[in-house]
Amino acid sequence: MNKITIIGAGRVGETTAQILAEEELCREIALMDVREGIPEGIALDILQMAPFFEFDCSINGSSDPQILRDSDLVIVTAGLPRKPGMSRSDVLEANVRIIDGVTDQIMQYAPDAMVLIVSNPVDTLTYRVAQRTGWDRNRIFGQAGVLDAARMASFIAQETGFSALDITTMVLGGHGDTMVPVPRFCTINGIPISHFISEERIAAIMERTRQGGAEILALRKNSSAYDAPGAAVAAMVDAIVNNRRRLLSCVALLEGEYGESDIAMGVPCVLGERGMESIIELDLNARERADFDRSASAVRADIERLNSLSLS
Ligand SMILES: NC(=O)C1=CN([C@@H]2O[C@H](COP(=O)(O)OP(=O)(O)OC[C@H]3O[C@@H](n4cnc5c(N)ncnc54)[C@H](O)[C@@H]3O)[C@@H](O)[C@H]2O)C=CC1
Ligand SMILES: O=C([O-])CC(=O)C(=O)O
Repeated sequence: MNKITIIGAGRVGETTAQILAEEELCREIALMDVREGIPEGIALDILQMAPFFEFDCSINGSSDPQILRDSDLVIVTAGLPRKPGMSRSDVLEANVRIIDGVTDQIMQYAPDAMVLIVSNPVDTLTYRVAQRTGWDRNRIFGQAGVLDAARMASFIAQETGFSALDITTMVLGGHGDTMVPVPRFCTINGIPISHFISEERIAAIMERTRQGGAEILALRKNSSAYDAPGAAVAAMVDAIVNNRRRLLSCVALLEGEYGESDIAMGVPCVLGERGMESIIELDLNARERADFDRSASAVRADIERLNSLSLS
C-alpha cells in the first residue's frame, strides 16, 4: 500500500501512526487534525524514530484536508473520547457532526480510498459513513472486535499462565456494554478454554472484557485507552496491506447476515486487499443468539437517535 492518512492526530491517531511506521505498513503516512501544528509536530517526532526502528517511509502532517489526496486507506480517529462515567453512546451527537465533515472531506479528496472508522460509538459511526458515502460496504468498516478479542485473550493469558500467542478469542456485536464475547470460539492452541477455566471464571472474564474500555478509562482518568487500540488498528491494516485474508471481528454493514440489515456491528469478516471482503455467518446457539440480538438492539437504538438528530 502506498499512502495511509489518519484523520485525528490525538492519542489513538498518534499511536496508530507510530506502529504503522515501525512496521512499515505503507510508504507514506499522513496525519490530519483540526488543531494547527499538532499533526506536523507529531509527524516530525515519529519521523525522528526512524533510525532506531529502521523505517524509511515518509510521514507528514497538516490541517489542510488536501493532505488526503491519493490515500489508499483513511483511518478515522477524529472525535471526542468519553469521560469516566459516560458510555460510548454519550459522545454520539458530538462525534457524528465531526464524522460527517470528515466523510465529506474523504469523498472530495480521497474518493477511491477504503475507510477504517475508530471513533466512537464506532458501530453507529461506521453505519453513518456507509450511508453518507454510499460506497460499497467492503470499503467501509470499523475497528472494535480486534481490540475486544485482544483484551479477552490477555485476561485468559493472565488467568491460565499460558502465552497470549496461543490464545484465540472472538468478540461479536456492538462495541459497548452489550458486546458478545463467545467463549465457545475461544481456544488455547485449539483446546477449548473450558478445559482450563471454570464456568464461573469464564463468566468473569467475559464481563471484564465487556468493561475493558471502562476499566482503563477509570484508571487513566483523563484518557480512554489508546495503546492497544492503535495496535488493533495496525493489525487490521496489516491484514489489508499484506492481503492476508485474516478472519477478524470487524464492524461491518450487514445486508441480511445474522438476520440483520440497515445496521453496522461486529461480525467475523475476511480482511484482505479489498478491505472487508466477506462476512462469515456462524451458527450461534440460543444463548449467543439472544446476546447478539440484544447487542443489535442497543446499536439500533443509537442509529434511531442518530436519525432523529437534525443534521445536514
Ligand atoms: N473503536 C475503538 O475500539 C476505540 C475508539 N476510540 C475512539 O477514538 C476517538 C479518538 O480517541 P482519542 O485519540 O483518545 O481522542 P483525542 O481527543 O486524543 O483525539 C481526537 C482528535 O480528533 C481531532 N479532531 C476533532 N475534530 C476533528 C476534525 N473535524 N478533523 C480532524 N481531526 C479532528 C482532535 O483535535 C483530536 O486531536 C474517540 O471517539 C474514542 O472514543 C478510542 C479507543 C478505541
Ligand atoms: O472505552 C472507550 O471509550 C474507548 C474504547 O472504545 C475502548 O477502549 O474500547
